[in-house]
Parts: sequence; structure tokens; C-alpha cells
Amino acid sequence: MKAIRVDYSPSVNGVVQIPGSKNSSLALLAAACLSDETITFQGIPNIADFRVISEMGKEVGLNMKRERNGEVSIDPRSIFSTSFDPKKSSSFRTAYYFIGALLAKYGKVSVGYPGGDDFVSRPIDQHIKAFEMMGATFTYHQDYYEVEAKELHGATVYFDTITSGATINAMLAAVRAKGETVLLNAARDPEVIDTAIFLNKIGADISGAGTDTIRITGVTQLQGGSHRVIPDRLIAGSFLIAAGVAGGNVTVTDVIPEHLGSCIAKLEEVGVEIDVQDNAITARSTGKLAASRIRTGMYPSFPTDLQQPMTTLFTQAEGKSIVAEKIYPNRFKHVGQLRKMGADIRMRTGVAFVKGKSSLQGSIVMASDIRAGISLILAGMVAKGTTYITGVEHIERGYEDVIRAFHSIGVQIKKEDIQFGLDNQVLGEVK
Ligand SMILES: CC(=O)N[C@H]1[C@@H](OP(=O)(O)OP(=O)(O)OC[C@H]2O[C@@H](n3ccc(=O)[nH]c3=O)[C@H](O)[C@@H]2O)O[C@H](CO)[C@@H](O)[C@@H]1O
Ligand SMILES: C=C(OP(=O)(O)O)C(=O)O
Repeated sequence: MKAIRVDYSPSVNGVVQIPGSKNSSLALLAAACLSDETITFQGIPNIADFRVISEMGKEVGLNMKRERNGEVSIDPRSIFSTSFDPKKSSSFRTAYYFIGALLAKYGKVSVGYPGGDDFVSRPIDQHIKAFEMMGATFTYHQDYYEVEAKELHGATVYFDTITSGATINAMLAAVRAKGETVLLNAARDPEVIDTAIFLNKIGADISGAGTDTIRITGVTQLQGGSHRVIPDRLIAGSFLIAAGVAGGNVTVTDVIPEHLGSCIAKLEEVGVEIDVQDNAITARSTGKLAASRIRTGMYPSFPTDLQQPMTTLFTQAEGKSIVAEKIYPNRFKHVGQLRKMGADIRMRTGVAFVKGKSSLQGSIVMASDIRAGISLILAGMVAKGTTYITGVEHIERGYEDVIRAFHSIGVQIKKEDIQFGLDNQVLGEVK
């Protein structure tokens, strides 16, 4: 079985160049299908979700190609079907963006139910509400659902909860819908803004992205164009947190520091020195970490996707820390694994109480999702001995080359094919 092996790496030092954002890329790849010409993107990471989208797209005539220079070109003109393979489209979260992007153009789209990281409950009722208000109807089948609209029209949609996915999806649908759409209580995430900037570049009429009210006036045509994806703020945040966990100096480059406001503030609060430059950030450990609390929330609050690495950091801070998960109250699968490594964490619904500083021990642990995996790599850096992390495929949904990235800050890490025994012991490496 593939596993990531992390050996005790008590101090990290180095520079990490941050790739394009996975979450923005997933929206942009679908958004490109709104165009009537060819689109080129720079910075789309070569992660598993990208590969499955290009395979699933190929089956319906969507021409998506990664060029030698890393750019991704997309030609939506040859699409001949909008029925996506249920299995492929269910293997990641955002196949639903293809509904938003293709509904106005083709009148009917079918995709598998959303996959991606599993936090027990990830409803899509707000996506459905927005589409229905714009004139769409839904039919649910065993492993896929169909959405139809003879003519998609603008609507005023108030989101009952702030959701980046439904905000982006409704915005995509509204770009080619008839008339004006107003999205109220919209998400303000950088990925929403990035998608709107790209769409406006190719001829959409969107204003207000980045505020809680977005207005979109439908257009009938969109031209081709080129766009660079924003940097991945979640990868950047994880590496800054790594410096706090293990000690040392980590610089992340090619970032937009404003996207990391809450993370920077929290790291400073616990005693990590932060130096912000134009498009780089350095985190410098002071050798001491204070306990603190985080409460996740939608942007610009502390991101749920950095809750897990921060939980690992709190295991190394002196005193009692509190992690309140307000976006996905069940997103705590990493806690059991951290406990296995010796962390002192008590749970109540939606809240983890972390008592530090714990001396962690290498162990065999399981990454249930991308960020849980990162929190375990960080724990492995400071655990005595060797940590083996299974569930590598989950981590690779978010990281193009997680090994190289952690190597660049001096972590002793590699991917191995390990044979585990029935009692969950390491029998050896499969040669
Ligand atoms: C591919 C992608 O971009 N994934 C990110 C996106 O997921 P995703 O877009 O799925 O998350 P949302 O922003 O939609 O979810 C935010 C909150 O709204 C709730 N909700 C959402 C939709 C809906 O129809 N009804 C509803 O109740 C969710 O349960 C959650 O509590 O934002 C999450 C929250 O920042 C991140 O963890 C994910 O990494
Ligand atoms: C939850 C995540 O991804 P997805 O929404 O694609 O499952 C994530 O990136 O942490």
C-alpha cells in the first residue's frame, strides 16, 4: 500500500514556491466552458482532480490540454454532450460547476453526485435553490442527477448560508442567463473573485465579487482569453504553520499575502514571527508557542481548510487550545490519528480541546482527506521515530507533488510502497 513516510525532522528551513489554487482552478476549468472560443490558463496544478476533469471532459468533446510549458488550453466548441460519466464526475467535489457553466448554453446537464472530501454532511441545497429560482428543474436518479432549463433567467437569490460553491455556481449560471441576477449573502472568498475576474475578461458582466452582493447581467457571447490562477492560500498557510510546528524559517513565495490575513494573525498570536513582503511571506519560529483558540468561518475568517494543520500546531503549544469548527462540525477525522501519535485532544460536537505540549510518537496513521493528511505530515515532523501516513490519494487531490514541497523545507519525507501486517505493523517496503 502506498504510504508517506515522515521521519523526525525537528527544524524546517527553506523556500516553497506556491502553486495555483486547486479550488480556484476547479471553478475556472468549468467557467472556461461558458466561452465561445479557446481559453488558456496558467498555473492550474496537475492534481488528480484536474486529470479526472480532463478525462471526463474528453468523453463529451471538451478539448482540454496541458501544453509543454504547463499552460492548460480549453476549447469548449467541440462539446457534443452534457451528460457526464456519473462515476468520474462523482470522484471529485465540483462537477456541479459544469451545471452552472453549461446549463444556459445547452439547456440540460447531468452529472454524478458530488464527491471530494467527506465531512459527513456537505449539502448542495443552496446550489439547487439558486438554479431553481433561475428556472431550472432537477431530476434525481440513483447515481446522477439531471438539471434542465428551457431558458435560464436572472433572479435575486438570497443564500441562507454563506457558501463559496453555490456563489460561484450561481454566478456561472447567471453569466449567460437572460436578464439580471443578484446574489445576496454571497461568499467573499478570493476564489469567487478570481472566477469573476476571469469571466469579466472574456466578456461577462459581473460586479461586486468580493462583497456580499454580486450583480450579473447576462450576455449572449463570450470570447477567448488567458488567465493566471491565483496562488493556493491553503498550501501557503500550511507551510507557514509548519514553521511554527517544527521550528525554523519557512518562506512561501508567489503568494498574495492579503489572502492569508487570518492565518498570519493567528500565527503571530501564538508566537511565530511573520514577515510579509510584496508576494512572499516568511514565518520564523521563536522556539515557543502559546496556546490559543481558532474558530473557523467563511472568508475572511479562519479557513476550515487550515483548521487541521493548526490543530497539530496546538499539540506543540504550551497550555490549552480550543478549535471550534463552525463550517463542517464533523471535520475532525485527523483528531483520532493525532491521538494515536500521543496528542492530548478531547472532543465535543464541533469543538476540539487540545492540551500541549505533547511529545508525539511516530505511528501508522490514515489521512481521510487532504488537510487531515497535511496535519499528519506536520505531526510526523515532530514525532519521534517514523510516521507512515496512508490515504495518500486523498493528499494528492490537493498537492501536485507533496513530497517535493516538504523536501524543499528539509523534511525527511518520501513515498513508499509499504506492506502492513494484520496487526497494523510495518512488515517492510515492497520492492
Ligand atoms: C472545491 C472547493 O472550493 N472546496 C472548498 C469549498 O467547498 P464547498 O464549496 O463545498 O463549500 P461551501 O463554501 O459551499 O460550504 C460552506 C458552508 O455552507 C454549507 N452549504 C454549502 C452549500 C449548500 O448548498 N448548502 C450548505 O449548507 C456547507 O455545509 C458549509 O457549512 O469551500 C469549503 C469551505 O471554505 C472548503 O473547505 C473547500 O476546500
Ligand atoms: C475540502 C477540500 O476539497 P474539496 O472541496 O475539493 O473536497 C479541501 O480542499 O480541503
